[in-house]
Amino acid sequence: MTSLTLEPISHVSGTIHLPGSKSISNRALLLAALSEGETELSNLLVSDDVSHMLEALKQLGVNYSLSDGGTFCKVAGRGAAFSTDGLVELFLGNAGTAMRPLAAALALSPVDVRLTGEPRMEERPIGHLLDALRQLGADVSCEKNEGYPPLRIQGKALEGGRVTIDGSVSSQFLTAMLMAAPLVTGEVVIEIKGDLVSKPYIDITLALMKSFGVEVVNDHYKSFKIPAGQTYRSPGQFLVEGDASSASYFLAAAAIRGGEVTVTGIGENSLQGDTAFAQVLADMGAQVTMAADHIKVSRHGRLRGIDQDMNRIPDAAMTIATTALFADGPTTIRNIANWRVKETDRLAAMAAELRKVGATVDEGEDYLTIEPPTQLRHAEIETYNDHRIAMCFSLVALSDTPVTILDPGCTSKTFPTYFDEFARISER
Ligand SMILES: O=C(O)C1=C[C@@H](OP(=O)(O)O)[C@@H](O)[C@H](O)C1
Ligand SMILES: C=C(OP(=O)(O)O)C(=O)O
Repeated sequence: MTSLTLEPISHVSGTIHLPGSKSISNRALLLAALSEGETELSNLLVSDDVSHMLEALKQLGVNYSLSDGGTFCKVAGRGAAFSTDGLVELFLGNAGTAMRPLAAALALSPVDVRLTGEPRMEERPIGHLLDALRQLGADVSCEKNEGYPPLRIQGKALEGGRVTIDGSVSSQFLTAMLMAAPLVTGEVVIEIKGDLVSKPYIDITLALMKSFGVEVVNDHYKSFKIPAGQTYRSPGQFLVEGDASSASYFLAAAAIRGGEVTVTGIGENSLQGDTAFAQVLADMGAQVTMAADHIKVSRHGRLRGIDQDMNRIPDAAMTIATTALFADGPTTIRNIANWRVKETDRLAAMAAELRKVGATVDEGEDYLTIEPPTQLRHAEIETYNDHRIAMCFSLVALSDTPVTILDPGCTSKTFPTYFDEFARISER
């Protein structure tokens, strides 16, 4: 296995132009494919998760042209549901933002498909989404274990109606139902059962649907109505904003080391909930400036530990877990039970790796408390094929201790050039 040792970094400063958001890239590609008209997408993310969506759309007969660098894509919208001629197999890696939305859109299209993924994808639940699709009359079956991929979908046009969906494990199931709803002939009403997790991602979904011409009536995140007779329409051009989760590592570096770091491509009006990460750094004692097109972080005093519910920022919250190594006092990250069903069991994995560098960690069912050590230890960080573990543990080098990241290439899921960009703001 390859590894990367980061030597101690004494200073950080600079500006990072963020790659496009994963969440927005994959939503925009799917909606552009379903739309009437041609869409020009710019600042598209170039990463494994987006490649899986692009490849799947190609196999479904969607015509598009991608620029050499892969950040610009012209999509010829179908103006209709998908269709296939015989069985088509789509491999979706470990991309939740491809598997869940495509499963729903294909279940409501006249297709015969198999959706497969990496071994970890077969352990990531999708049952709540399948329950909701089956209430509409969809024909979706699990080939190995009930409630998990791989899936066989014999899709068909459906009428719509009222469905209940459990929102307590992943918001991506609701996102998938919302985005697929305009494919049915009648009205769809989706009622939420259980506490809806990762809520800000639903705002991204609703904003994207609106950009592509579909209105949703949101009754306080308890029920959503998608009135009948709406079709997706291309906005013509669509700019993907920078990835706010990817921004978290650079902003945290400035908070830890005290140099000034700016990220561009996101700002105070961004669609992504993960921009709230900057506020968490401010709560820990960092100085944060939010402008329309950038976020800037520096620090003058010391960082202090915090105790917060981070359900709204599940991805960026992992960056707080390693930032906590540099704060005075313990930090508790609460309401993150669904970390266990992501790229790996992130609660167990983060606890294990934080202990290796010397922290005292209490791993609860749905929380993590991190007490920083007086002296960090050099450790080999196991990354469990989880891009965010690799990225958030790079921050350990912002000390007098090196850190070794095993399998650093796993950042390709969302940020293939992460370590090059991190080196650009680092001075030794
Ligand atoms: O809708 C999205 O784009 C995402 C939703 C979140 O997942 P959950 O809703 O499963 O928490 C997040 O962790 C994931 O990286 C992207
Ligand atoms: C949870 C994540 O990914 P996915 O979209 O596959 O759920 C993530 O990127 O942290």
